[in-house]
Amino acid sequence: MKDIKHYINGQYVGSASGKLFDNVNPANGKVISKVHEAGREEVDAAVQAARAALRGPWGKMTLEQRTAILHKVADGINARFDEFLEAECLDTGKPKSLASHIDIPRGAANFKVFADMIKNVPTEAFEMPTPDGAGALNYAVRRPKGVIGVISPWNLPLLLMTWKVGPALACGNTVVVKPSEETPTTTALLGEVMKEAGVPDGVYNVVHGFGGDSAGAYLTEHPQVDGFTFTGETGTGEVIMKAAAKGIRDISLELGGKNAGLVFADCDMDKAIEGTMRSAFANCGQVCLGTERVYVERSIFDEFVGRLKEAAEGLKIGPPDDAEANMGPLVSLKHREKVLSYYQKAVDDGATVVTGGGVPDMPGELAGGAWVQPTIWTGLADDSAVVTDEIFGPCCHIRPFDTEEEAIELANSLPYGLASAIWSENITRAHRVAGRVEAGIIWVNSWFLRDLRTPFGGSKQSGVGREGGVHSLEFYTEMKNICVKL
Ligand SMILES: NC(=O)c1ccc[n+]([C@@H]2O[C@H](COP(=O)([O-])OP(=O)(O)OC[C@H]3O[C@@H](n4cnc5c(N)ncnc54)[C@H](O)[C@@H]3O)[C@@H](O)[C@H]2O)c1
Ligand SMILES: O=C/C=C/C=C(\O)C(=O)O
Repeated sequence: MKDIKHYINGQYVGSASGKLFDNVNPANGKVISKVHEAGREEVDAAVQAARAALRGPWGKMTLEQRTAILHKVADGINARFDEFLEAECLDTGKPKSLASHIDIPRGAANFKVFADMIKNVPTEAFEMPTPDGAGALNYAVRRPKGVIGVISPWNLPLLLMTWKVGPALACGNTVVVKPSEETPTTTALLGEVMKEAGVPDGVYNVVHGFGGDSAGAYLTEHPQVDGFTFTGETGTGEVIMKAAAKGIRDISLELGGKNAGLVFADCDMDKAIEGTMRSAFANCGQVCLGTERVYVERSIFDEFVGRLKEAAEGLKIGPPDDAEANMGPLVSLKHREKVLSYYQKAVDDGATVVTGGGVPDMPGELAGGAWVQPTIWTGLADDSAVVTDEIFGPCCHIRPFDTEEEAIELANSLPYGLASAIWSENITRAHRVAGRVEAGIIWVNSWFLRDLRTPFGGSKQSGVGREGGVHSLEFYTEMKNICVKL
C-alpha cells in the first residue's frame, strides 16, 4: 500500500518514529494509504529548511523569476489535472463533477492570480515638509514576512491550501504546510509539481499529522515560524491564536460559520431555490460559506419549503466516479457521527423533518461509507443547538419571518459572521439588507461566486483578518516605510 511522506527540503521523507496513520476513503470506509505522522523532529526540519530557503535562492530571486516559477506551478497542476482530481476525490469522496469544476482549477488559479497581482500592486509614497524647507519623501516597500505556517482543513483541501500558499510564495515567503489528517494526498502531490516547476528546495514543505499533541501543535509552537494562516473550526482558531501570541506572531484565521440565507417574497423563486440548494447541500454541506439557517418571508414560506424539498430529493447521491452523482459522502464516519447527532437532536427538539434525516441505503461496498441524506427541518426554536451550532453537513433549518427588520435581526443573532446570501429582486432592499447583515461576505442573488481580488474572511467569531486580492499581500508581507530627508 502507498505511504504518504512528508515533503521537507525538496525530499519525501518518512517519520523517524515510524508512526503511520490510515487515510480512509469516505465513500467505502477502506484504507487508501498510510500517512507518516510528524513528530517535533520532522516539524523542526521543515521549519529549518524553510528558514534556509528564505536566505537562499528563493530570497535572492527577482520578482520576475519567482512569479514565472509560480505560473509553472499552476501549469504543472493543470498538466496533472487527472491525478489531482483522482487523489482529491479519493480522500474526500466528493463528486468528480464538482472537484473538476471547483477544487482543482482553483488550485491552479490561486498561484497565477497572486503571482500576477504582486507584480502590479503599487505601494504608497508621501512627501512631507521639514523645518529647513527641503522636505522629505516617504515610500513603502514590501518584504516577505518570513516562514509561514499554513494549517488547512479537509473540506476543499487543495483549494484552501493553495489559497494561502499561492500568495505566500508570490510575496517571497517560504511555507510549512500541515494539511488536514483526513486529506493529505493533494498537498503531498503538490511537492512533485513544485520540484518540476523549479521551486527551490525548502520553499514548500509539508508535514503530516493531527492537530493537538501532533504536527499541528508542534508547528504552531515552533518559535521560528513568523506567522500562521489557518482555516478551520473556531475552537481550533482560538488554540492557534494563543500559540501564536508566544513570540508575537501574526495570524490570519478563516473560521466557522452558521450562515443565514434571507429569502424575500420579491425574490426570483427559481434562482433562490437553485442557489439555496447549492448553499445547503454542495460538497455534502461541508462548505464554510453554506447556509444552514434559511429565513423565508412568510407569504412564500410554504412554496419555498415545498420546492427546496423537491430539489433536495432530486439530488443523486453517489461515489466520485458516478457522472450523475451531485452529492458525495461526508468526509469521514467520525464526522458523520457528529452530523447524525444533530439529525437526532432536531427530532428531540421537536423539528418537522421535511425531508431526509437519516442515512441512505447504499449498495455493495459503498455501505461502509459516510453517507447521509440531505435534510431539511422546520419548526425549531431559535435557540435549538441545531439552529445555533455549525453542523457542517447537508442540512438546513427553514424559518419564516414577517418583516425585513426581523430577518436582519435573525441573521445577526449568532456570534458567527462569515457569509450570507440575500434573495430579492428589489435592488434597494438588497443593498439595504446587505449593508446591515453582520458578515464578511454577502452574496445577493447568488452564492459562492468568487472573484479572487475581493476581500475574503469572516467577522465576529468567523475569523480574523481578510485574505484575497491586496489583503493577502498585506498579510504575507511586512510593509517597510523608508523616509528620505531631501
Ligand atoms: N472561514 C473559512 O474560510 C473556512 C473555510 C473552510 C472551512 N472552514 C471551517 O473549517 C471547519 C472544518 O474543517 P476541519 O474540521 O478540518 O477544522 P479543524 O479546525 O478541526 O482542523 C483544521 C486543521 O487544523 C488542524 N488542527 C486541529 N487542532 C489543532 C491544534 N490544536 N493546533 C494546530 N492545528 C490544529 C487540523 O489537523 C487541520 O489540519 C469548519 O468549522 C468550517 O467552517 C472555514
Ligand atoms: O469552505 C469554505 C470555502 C472557502 C472558499 C475559499 O476560501 C475561496 O473560495 O477562496
